[in-house]
Amino acid sequence: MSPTISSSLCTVAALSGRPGRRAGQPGGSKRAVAQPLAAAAVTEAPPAVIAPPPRPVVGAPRRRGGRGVDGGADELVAWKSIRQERWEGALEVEGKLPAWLDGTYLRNGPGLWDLGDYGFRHLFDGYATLVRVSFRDGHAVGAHRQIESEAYKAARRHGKVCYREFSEVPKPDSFKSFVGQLASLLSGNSLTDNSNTGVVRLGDGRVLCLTETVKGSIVVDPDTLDTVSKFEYEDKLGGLIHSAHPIVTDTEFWTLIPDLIRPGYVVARMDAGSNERQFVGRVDCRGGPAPGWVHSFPVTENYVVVPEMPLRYCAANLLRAEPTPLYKFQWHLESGSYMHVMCKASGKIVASVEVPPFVTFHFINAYEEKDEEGRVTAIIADCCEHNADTSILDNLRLHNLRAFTGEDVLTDARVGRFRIPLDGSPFGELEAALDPEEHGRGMDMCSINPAHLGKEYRYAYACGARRPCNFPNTLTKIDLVEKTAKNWYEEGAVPSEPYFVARPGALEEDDGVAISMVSAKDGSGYALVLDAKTFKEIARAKFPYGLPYGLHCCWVPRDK
Ligand SMILES: CC1=C[C@H](O/C=C(C)\C=C\C2=C(C)CCCC2(C)C)OC1=O
Ligand SMILES: CC(/C=C/C=O)=C\C=C\O
Ligand SMILES: [Fe+2]
Repeated sequence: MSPTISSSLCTVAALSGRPGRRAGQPGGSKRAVAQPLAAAAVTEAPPAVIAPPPRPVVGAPRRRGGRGVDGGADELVAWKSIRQERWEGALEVEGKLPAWLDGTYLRNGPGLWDLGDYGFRHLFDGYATLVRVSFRDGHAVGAHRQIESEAYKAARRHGKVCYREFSEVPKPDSFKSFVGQLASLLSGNSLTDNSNTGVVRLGDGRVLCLTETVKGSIVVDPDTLDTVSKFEYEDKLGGLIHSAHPIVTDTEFWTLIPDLIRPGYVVARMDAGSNERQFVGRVDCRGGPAPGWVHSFPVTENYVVVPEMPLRYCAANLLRAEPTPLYKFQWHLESGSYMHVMCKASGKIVASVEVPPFVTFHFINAYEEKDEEGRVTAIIADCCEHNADTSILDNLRLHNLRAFTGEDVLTDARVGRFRIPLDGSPFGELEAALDPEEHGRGMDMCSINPAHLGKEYRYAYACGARRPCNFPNTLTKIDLVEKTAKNWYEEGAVPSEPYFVARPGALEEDDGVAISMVSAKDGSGYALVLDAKTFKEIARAKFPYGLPYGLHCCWVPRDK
């Protein structure tokens, strides 16, 4: 069996919706520090002071669909485009930052949703904005910068969308260019490299920004936020898309590569310091006609868990110029939902069970359940589960995010806990790990103490909800043993993923801080530092302007 997933045109079958043949079943920088600017300056009118000199703002973005095109101070800027390519400066700290907090918090996300007069439609379409907050000796320096992907540079050069984003498709100027576009879609050339989703620190110290496309893997400098280079995978595995969230440890990197031709997933691993993914094994889908979307997946110490959800990639939708209600996906309830478990060492599938339908972007963690003799009896895998309701994708349209009227429209979510038996039973379980009311029935953008990756754990940090709302608006610390949550809330604010950073030498799982970037109701923004134990604020480092919402984060300790 070839481990290679072609990244060129044999993918016609997959992309044109022709069902593929199904194989057998389961088987120290030099920057000047700028003075703080007036509130909301960088998200609003470009200010005069900036270091280093900016390049022109992309197409002088106007906020189509935003409230008050150029007004901004005094109102939330979470869903408004960043107006300046970069900024850096000392942040004013309120409270007391822990002296041990020594390193850089990085956050990636789509921060620019306008090109000239044209406004993007979906949160996930925006061009990537990296945010940095470096902590040392109780002080904080902040910065942001656009990632210089080919997609971003081309958009800036031509003033229009040039690559296929999550929901945006370049408009063909003529039939000829449409044909050309079709060909380049099939070869992957027209897919975006706008790495607006995750940011990870690899075991060898390189910092990588990621998205759903393989070509959207970009190395950045965590200090200057410079775009360093494309991350080239030096192997023959191919694949145009992968899980936007690899599992990264100090020694390795695990990824899933969906195979749209012969529906399935390739599981691959890469050693720290290498650019070569190695084929570990393959999971054939049990449902069809295409693999389920794998934005993320969990691992345990010995196993990789491969989810197959009924929200499946859809080749026909990929070809459409206008977004469909489910974008590049389709809901195939009839084809079932499955969880597969692969042994990391052998690549063999040790369980493949049918589970109740589910919709998730993010797995939280997984671990092995053992009996008294220490034998592994089941895999427990937790995720942020949107009650098997795909309307969460619609919730994240910018129009909806910008139009909060006080109505409670956010889809309910819970900590979905899968139990996957390893005794050959055909079914797995999926239940809420705690009463979702504990976190306001909002649940996404999670982190854990990384020392518990793949192991039993007690605490998860995430965004939750205080109803009514149209987007997760709290930070929540979930205690999976007590089945309770502690919540942080500030009226009108939009906090992003709370990222757990352990105190050096910590022995307890929640000894550390949770860091989040908050877009406040008055147009300002700050990095919030919560004591992870009490979930109370210890300090906030205030940006002199409000930043757009962002997605995922990582921590780069200073001495690494
Ligand atoms: C966040 C976030 C960003 C994001 O998606 C971005 C892209 C470019 C997705 C592209 C695609 C798919 C999701 C499906 C298959 C086709 C393709 C166009 C590559 O998703 C997020 O969650
Ligand atoms: C921001 C998000 C979901 C929020 C819903 O509650 C998902 C991001 C995916 O990467
Ligand atoms: Fe994500």
